[in-house]
Amino acid sequence: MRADEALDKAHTLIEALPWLARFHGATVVIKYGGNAMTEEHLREKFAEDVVFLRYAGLKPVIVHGGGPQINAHLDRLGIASTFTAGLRVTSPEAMQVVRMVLVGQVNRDVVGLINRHGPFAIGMSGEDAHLFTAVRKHAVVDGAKVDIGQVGDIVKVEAGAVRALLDDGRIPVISSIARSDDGTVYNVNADTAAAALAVALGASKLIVLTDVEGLYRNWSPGGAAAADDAAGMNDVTGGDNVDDLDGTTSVQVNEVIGELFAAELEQLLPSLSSGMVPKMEACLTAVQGGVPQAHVLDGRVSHSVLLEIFTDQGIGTMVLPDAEAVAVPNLVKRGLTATVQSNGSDE
Ligand SMILES: Nc1ncnc2c1ncn2[C@@H]1O[C@H](COP(=O)(O)OP(=O)(O)O)[C@@H](O)[C@H]1O
Ligand SMILES: CC(=O)N[C@@H](CCC(=O)OP(=O)(O)O)C(=O)O
Repeated sequence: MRADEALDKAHTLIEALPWLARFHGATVVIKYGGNAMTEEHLREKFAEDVVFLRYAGLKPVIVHGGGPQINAHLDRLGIASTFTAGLRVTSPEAMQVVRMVLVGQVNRDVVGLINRHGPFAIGMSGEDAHLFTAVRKHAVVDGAKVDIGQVGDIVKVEAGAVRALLDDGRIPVISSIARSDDGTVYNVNADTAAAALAVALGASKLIVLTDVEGLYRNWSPGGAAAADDAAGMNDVTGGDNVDDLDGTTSVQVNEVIGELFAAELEQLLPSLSSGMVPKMEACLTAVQGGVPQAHVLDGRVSHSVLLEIFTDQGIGTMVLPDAEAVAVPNLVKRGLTATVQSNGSDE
């Protein structure tokens, strides 16, 4: 019995071999979303994954979000906050809170989490050593430019300080705050910041951790909640119950898109809503900027980062450059698409 268990473990390790060989020495930028960091046991698993990558010879870089944490603080202070096209409309007053929460609270928490395992993580704001230079960004709604306050678009990345930390065996943990040439401080969406950094570092992967399985083909809030419910992930009910021909009832939920190419994503982008807009734009920017793969993964799944990098199946949604459509390398994984039924079984 003990020998069988040991053999299972050996098989698991051997399955990781081609991926270990492929990604040894590779830089992997991981966007750790605010929604993915709410539960303590998942936070611990995330830190273990990151430190595992480091010991396995990869170079992880963390860009963290903190949207829900910023919301909580703004609420406490009675400062109203709205989103346009997935971006927080940021008044000067809100900007101070965004900076304080991201740099002073969330960054410290993530650094502390990783450093339980050793002296690896070093926190940085995008302002430090001119890492991110931004200009004021406008959102586009129905074709019209809309002012969204102190929100920035990154126009320059000076990644020297991050490279120096990586060369020293450290794990940089970065807040998505940027400065402009005139010293104004800007709020940058963390997905966007992660993509810009992945391109500047010539990363081998961008991984975006969030609170859904991946990109749903026909997303609606009820449908996503129903998928999670059927999979036993939360207590939310919803979705459309449909009577099948055989008399059983199935929940029609959205399909997770396992894999898509940049050109397909470009076509999909105008139909996407809320938080998925900056996320999928980030994946597109990354692959168009030379990053070979960008992934959106479910941060509520234990060890999702390890499952994606070191198993043959991969999980979530993977975006590939268009060049890959012509020459898909042998090691590219086929993502899973799941149709979840009301009895909870996956097809
Ligand atoms: N097509 C889609 N597929 C999956 N989720 C979507 C889609 N469109 C919008 N969403 C929403 O985007 C959310 C993720 O964005 P966001 O809340 O900003 O996450 P994070 O804090 O991880 O950055 C999901 O929880 C879901 O509500
Ligand atoms: C401009 C903009 O929207 N900035 C984000 C920055 C934090 C972030 O992106 O956090 P998540 O990844 O957890 O969503 C915000 O203010 O919420």
